[in-house]
Amino acid sequence: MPISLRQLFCTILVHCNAMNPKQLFLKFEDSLKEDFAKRELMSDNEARQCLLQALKSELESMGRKLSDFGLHDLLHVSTETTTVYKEIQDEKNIRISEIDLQNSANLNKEQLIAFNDILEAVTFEKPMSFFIDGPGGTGKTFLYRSLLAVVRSQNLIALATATSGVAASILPNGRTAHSRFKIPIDGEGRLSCNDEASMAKRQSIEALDILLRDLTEKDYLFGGKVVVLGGDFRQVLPVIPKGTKDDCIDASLVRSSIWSTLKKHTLKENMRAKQDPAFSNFLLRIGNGIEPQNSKGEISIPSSMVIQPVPEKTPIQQLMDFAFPDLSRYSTDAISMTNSAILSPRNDTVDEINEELISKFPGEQHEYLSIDQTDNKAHQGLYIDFMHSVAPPGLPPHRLILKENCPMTSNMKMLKDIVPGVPNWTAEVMVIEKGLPRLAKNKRLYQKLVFIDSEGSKIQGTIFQQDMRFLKNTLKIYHTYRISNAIINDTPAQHQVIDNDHEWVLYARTPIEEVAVKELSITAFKYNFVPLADLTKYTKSREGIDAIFAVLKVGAPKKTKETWVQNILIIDQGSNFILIVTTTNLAAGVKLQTRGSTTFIFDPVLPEANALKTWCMIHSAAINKLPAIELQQVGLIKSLIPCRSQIIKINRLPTIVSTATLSEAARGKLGKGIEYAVHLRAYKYAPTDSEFCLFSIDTFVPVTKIIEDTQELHLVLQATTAQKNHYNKEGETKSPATQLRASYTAAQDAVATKASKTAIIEDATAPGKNSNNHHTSNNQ
Ligand SMILES: Nc1ncnc2c1ncn2[C@@H]1O[C@H](COP(=O)(O)OP(=O)(O)OP(=O)(O)O)[C@@H](O)[C@H]1O
Repeated sequence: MPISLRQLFCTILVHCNAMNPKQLFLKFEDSLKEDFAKRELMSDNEARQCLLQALKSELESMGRKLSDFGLHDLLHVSTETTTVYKEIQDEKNIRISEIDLQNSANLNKEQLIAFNDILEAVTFEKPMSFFIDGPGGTGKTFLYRSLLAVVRSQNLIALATATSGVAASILPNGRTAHSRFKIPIDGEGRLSCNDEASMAKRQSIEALDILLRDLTEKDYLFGGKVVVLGGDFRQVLPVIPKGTKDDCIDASLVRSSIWSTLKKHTLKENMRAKQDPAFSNFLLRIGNGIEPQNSKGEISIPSSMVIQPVPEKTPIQQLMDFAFPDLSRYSTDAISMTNSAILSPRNDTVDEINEELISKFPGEQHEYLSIDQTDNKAHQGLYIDFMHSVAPPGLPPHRLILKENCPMTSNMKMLKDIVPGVPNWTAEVMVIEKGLPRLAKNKRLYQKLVFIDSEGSKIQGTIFQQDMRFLKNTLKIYHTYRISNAIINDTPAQHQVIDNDHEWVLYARTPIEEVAVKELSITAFKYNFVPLADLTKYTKSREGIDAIFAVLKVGAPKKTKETWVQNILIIDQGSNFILIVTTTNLAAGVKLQTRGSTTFIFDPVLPEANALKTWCMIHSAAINKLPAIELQQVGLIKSLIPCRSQIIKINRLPTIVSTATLSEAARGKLGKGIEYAVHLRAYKYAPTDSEFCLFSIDTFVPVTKIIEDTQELHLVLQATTAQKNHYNKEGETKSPATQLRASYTAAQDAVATKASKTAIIEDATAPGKNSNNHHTSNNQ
């Protein structure tokens, strides 16, 4: 409906001479962008930008522009430019496989001729496109991989695409053509390798040609870009549902006008079947249609490739005996079983063979039956048999038979191998970040998570409002889960928390199963602990950091116009009450910015935290005497806290530290270790039973000196002006002086209670103070 409305709106603009197009736009904007506004996580402004982009395209198709109707000033071109830039940047950031690069030196003669020809076209920007023809196993993919690696190593953009998700997953950073060509292709995009083009409908390749001509504004084939199409017409032609053989041939690339303009390279040497030339030649003859046929169009399979029938066994039984002569051996050596396989063109034959093999496999049989239910209980009897017979991809059959050590097809995938659009996968991942629920601009709650697999690849996940309740106790931080077939979406740039274009959307119905393994079993997960003093080095980093620090003092939570804020004084290398396990975006200066997925763990059970814990315990009396930090002024922060009752009292935390003892090493470290105190503004707290909490560090103050004895703790803070730029950038109203006022107030409190020998916290920028009095080191 909004699409039709947009068409109508543009028709009115173009043909009806509207008096005030902008007013008309504003009046009906909500209806025009209704579909965009409903999209997850889309803000009002983002929805408006999408709407304007849609109107722009529609108007352009009518030969008009947004500016003709005074609507252009509402469109923020910068967002678009950033996205384009990001896509290009992502392409340039693709890690090049060393092996692929080296393989360019291992190409066989035919591959080398094609490689040199294509590379020459790329290097000299010749408007040429190629087709690599070769039967299965002749090294087409090997050639594309080498080409992609070499072109990418020259810092040029080389796109890897394929017609199907499975084919795309074979190429490094491959995507389906459909998803790939949503991205803009600028002048730096030099090469595009498209695998399995023999399976693509010619219309889609023709559309690519038109698109590229249009984008580059050049009237060459594919706009002058070097496009390498490849495939094997002897394998699978485009699939036309219910189509005849002629329909399939007619839809294939050979029937396109493009075909004759492609430069062909043929690969003949079968690299896969080098050990068995008789078989590969036989395959080639069949593929080329030159194997002799009988009057019915049948070919004879050489007797050396056929198992001779014996009367007492069915052919399938014989085949099973041939492929798996000793099943009992495999129960102790599963690897050797995976070296043999029986292939069948039909799934029902596969099921039949599997059932037979499992029954023969030694060991006790375990049978599992699915429980299928209709939504409407009255229909249960009617559909139960039907539901038992359905075996959708990704779900086990109704009757699952298992035996110990009996191999099963696993759809377990590593994160890097999961391709959007290809279902039927399971990944074993650990939750390493889990943010608190946040409120999107469209007033919908969402929650961000980050998962890691055993290779260290990460993917972010989102749970939306309606599913949070169901998944509340399911996905716990540092627990490991098997997750299957989650919906994979492109992640809008503004919501990306890690370097991955995709994210999972997890629903209540997403299959998630906890794996009963020890915590942190995924060894690839490595903390990236960073001393607070080194935070500035990470200000532009997209990857996260982890930090361990102690909360020394927490101010009372205060309600501002928009949110709750609270000042917290922390130190690191001294003691620890809180571990931040966070991948934080560090903005200019030294502000830690939390994200939806930022996670804070209290009292972590980690060796790295032990020294800090013991120090806190020893000094807890002194820490407790630290003066209160009062909040003086807060900036504007969007409200994220649903209600006040959710605020946790952080200042109860010191009681957590109770049992550790102070080691000599820790004591020595602590003597000189304290370098920074950080004034945290925590703008949202978890409920008391929650395991995480989010903060934003506001002011970052070097501790120039620490004076400690059994009774006292003196922290001497030196103010820094490093925050100025950052605050201005954020559009907040604070000046550096006000940022530090919390510390200053604390200092004043300290002075007021000096007689009782509590801590001294001094602000060097405060009037009448001189930081050098206490200065022992300056870490800035
Ligand atoms: N020049 C080469 N040197 C060593 N190994 C090679 C070479 N070319 C290909 N191979 C190997 O031969 C096998 C088949 O190659 P590849 O998968 O690239 O063939 P293909 O033509 O893409 O096959 P298909 O059409 O079945 O997808 C692979 O294991 C590949 O690593």
